[in-house]
Amino acid sequence: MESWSARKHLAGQQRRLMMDVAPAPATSAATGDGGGSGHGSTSDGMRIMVGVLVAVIFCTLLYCVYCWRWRKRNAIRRSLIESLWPRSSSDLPLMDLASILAATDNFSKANKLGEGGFGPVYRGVLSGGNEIAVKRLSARSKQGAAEFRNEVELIAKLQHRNLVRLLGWCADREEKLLVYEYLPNRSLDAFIFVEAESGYWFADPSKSAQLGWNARHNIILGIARGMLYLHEDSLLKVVHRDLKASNVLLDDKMSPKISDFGMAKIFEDESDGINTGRVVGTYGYMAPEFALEGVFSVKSDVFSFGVLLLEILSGQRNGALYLEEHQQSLIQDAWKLWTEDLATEFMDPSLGRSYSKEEAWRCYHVGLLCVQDNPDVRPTMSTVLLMLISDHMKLPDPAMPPLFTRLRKPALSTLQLTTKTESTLSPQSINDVSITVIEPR
Ligand SMILES: Nc1ncnc2c1ncn2[C@@H]1O[C@H](COP(=O)(O)OP(=O)(O)OP(=O)(O)O)[C@@H](O)[C@H]1O
Repeated sequence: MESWSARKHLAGQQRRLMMDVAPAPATSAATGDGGGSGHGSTSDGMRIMVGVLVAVIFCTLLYCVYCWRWRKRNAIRRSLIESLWPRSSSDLPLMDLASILAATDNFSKANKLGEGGFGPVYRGVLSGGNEIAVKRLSARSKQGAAEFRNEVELIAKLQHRNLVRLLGWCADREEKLLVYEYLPNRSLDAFIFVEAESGYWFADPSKSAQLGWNARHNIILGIARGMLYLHEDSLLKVVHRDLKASNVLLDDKMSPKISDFGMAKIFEDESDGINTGRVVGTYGYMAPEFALEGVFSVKSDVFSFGVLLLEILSGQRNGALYLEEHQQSLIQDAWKLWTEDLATEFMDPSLGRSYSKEEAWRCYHVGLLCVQDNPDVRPTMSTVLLMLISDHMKLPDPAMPPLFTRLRKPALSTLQLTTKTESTLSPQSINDVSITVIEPR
């Protein structure tokens, strides 16, 4: 009985042993390796493969997201540039860069005419022999593509013999160019005053002597006609906002042409001024309501015209708005001499005695009417022209021009001006300046 149960137990153990051995893989059986270690290395390999696959999928996804975002960003940038630039369907011809480069001798130094808020200006000659002036938007420009576009779109729609003609434009990769008719006598400021090293402005007798009374009178009338066209006679009603001596160019016959429409605005409502909350333009020419409150209207252009007129008569530049207590601006001098009946002392000495006093005093009188403090009592440009050309029209008495005193030094960064002192600010245009702190006395 015992041996039978012992045999049965032995047989059971053998069967269990055989069952344990049976599932072992053939290779392990052949090599004699343990089955457990072979199974472990296969699953490690699998895990590595899965890991690599996941990493590849993750990287691909990351790359796709990056590409999508890059394309989206580029599309936004492209549409921004397109929105800032006139389309080829604009009224103005699109000129190719190669012909402008050839005309200006690759923007050579010798052809450089000067530099303004947009950037440098070059003289050029097209293959047909026509002379051009090319404004090249500089990367450092304080004024941007929006002002360039404004200039193209506005001036292309305006045509008057006293406005400078824009012949075409070019936007090729980094280059943004405006092509104008070339005006050989350049800008009026060079004839009436020069900048000394100190930053102050003086009349250059040799230059101003070239500008006799008749030439000055014609220039005053031409500017008035150009401004009247902008304000009242053109299809668009335009406020220039940056009228000054360097923005009046002179052709070969010394006829004036108003330029620089980068800051100009189309004006819909005649009655009220527009408050932009920002100041653009040039100190010394800005109407007080514009400089102090950012309110512009045709009457702020009339103020600038008055300043310019007084500068042409006197051969002196109007000081900046920020004056030290002891300083007098040109318009204050003009007022003082007028009230003291000393008009002759105000006139540019280089004119000598050879000018028509009647015409000159009329201009002087109109100039003072234009620079009155209250915009409502300043005449419109149509009245200005009428007053200038009629020799029997009775002119109203002018009120005192605005006086300013400095309350606080404006931050230079805010004014976007660099090297000049306050009282001798450069007449360069400023754009997008926040409202300044000046108070009428
Ligand atoms: N069409 C042109 N023909 C001849 N010279 C020109 C012409 N346009 C500009 N210039 C010259 O280039 C100079 C720079 O002109 P630009 O209009 O860029 O600047 P600005 O009027 O001096 O200053 P801002 O841009 O601040 O108003 C002018 O002073 C003028 O001498």
